[in-house]
Amino acid sequence: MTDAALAAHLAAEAGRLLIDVREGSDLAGKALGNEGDVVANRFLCEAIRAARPDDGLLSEEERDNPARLGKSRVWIIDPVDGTREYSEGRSDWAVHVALAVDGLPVLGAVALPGLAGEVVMRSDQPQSLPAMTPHPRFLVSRTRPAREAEAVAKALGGALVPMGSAGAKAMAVVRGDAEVYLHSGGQHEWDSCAPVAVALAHGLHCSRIDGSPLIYNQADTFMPDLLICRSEWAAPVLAEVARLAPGD
Ligand SMILES: Nc1ncnc2c1ncn2[C@@H]1O[C@H](COP(=O)(O)O)[C@@H](OP(=O)(O)O)[C@H]1O
Ligand SMILES: [Mg+2]
Repeated sequence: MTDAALAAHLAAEAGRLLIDVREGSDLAGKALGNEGDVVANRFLCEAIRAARPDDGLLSEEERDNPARLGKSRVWIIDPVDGTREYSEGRSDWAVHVALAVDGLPVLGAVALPGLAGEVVMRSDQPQSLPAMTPHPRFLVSRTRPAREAEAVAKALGGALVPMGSAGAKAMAVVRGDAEVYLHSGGQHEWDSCAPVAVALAHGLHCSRIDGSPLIYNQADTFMPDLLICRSEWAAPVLAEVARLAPGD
C-alpha cells in the first residue's frame, strides 16, 4: 500500500470507530470526547507502527517521543480534530493522518466522518476547485475566532463563517464552501499537517500569516497561526495582515 493510500485508509477507519463510539455509548460531553480520543489514537498509533516501523510518529494524544527529531519521515496525526464538536454531536470534526518528510507536509488524508457519505479528502486524489463567490467567506473558530480574521474579512468585504475543527475548516476551503481560513492565537502541528498536505495538493495557498512556510516535525510543536486560502486571495489577505497594527 502506498503511503497516501495508508493515510486515507487509516483516517477512514478511525472515523468509523469514532462514529461507533459516539453512537454506541452512553457517554456525553468531555467523557465522550476523551473516549473518542483514546480509541482513535490507539488504533492509529498501533496501525502506523505496524505498517511503517522505521518512521517517526507525532500524535496529539501521545507523549512526544524526541526520537522523531532524528527521522526524515514522520507521521503526524490528530485522532479527533474538533473534539468539542465531536462530543456535541456536530458534524464539524475530522481525523488527520499526514506524513511529513524533512519537515514538509508531503501527503495526508483528512476524514470528515460527521458528513454523509464517508468523505475522505486525500492529497493523492485532488479534485477540481469549485467556483468562488465574489465576496470571500472567512472560516473562523466557533469558540476562539482570530482577531486578524475578523479585521481582514472586514477590510476585504468578506463574511465570517464560524466552524469547529481546523481540518473541517481547511477542507471547507478545498470543497468550495469558503475561500479563506485564517487562524491565529495558537495551534499545534497535528492540527494542520494533514489539512495542509491536502490543501497544497489541491493548489491552495498555505503559509504562516506572515507568508513564511509551514515547517513540521519541529522540537516545539506549537504553530501559532496559519493561512489556508484560494491562491487568488493569498496576496490581498497577507497584505491586510501586514497592515494590521498590534491591537487592531
Ligand atoms: N489558541 C489555541 N491554542 C491551542 N490550540 C488551539 C487554539 N485554537 C485552536 N486550537 C486547536 O485547533 C483545533 C481547531 O480549533 P477550532 O475548532 O477552535 O478552530 C482544535 O484542535 P483539537 O480539537 O484537536 O484539540 C483546537 O484545540
Ligand atoms: Mg486538533
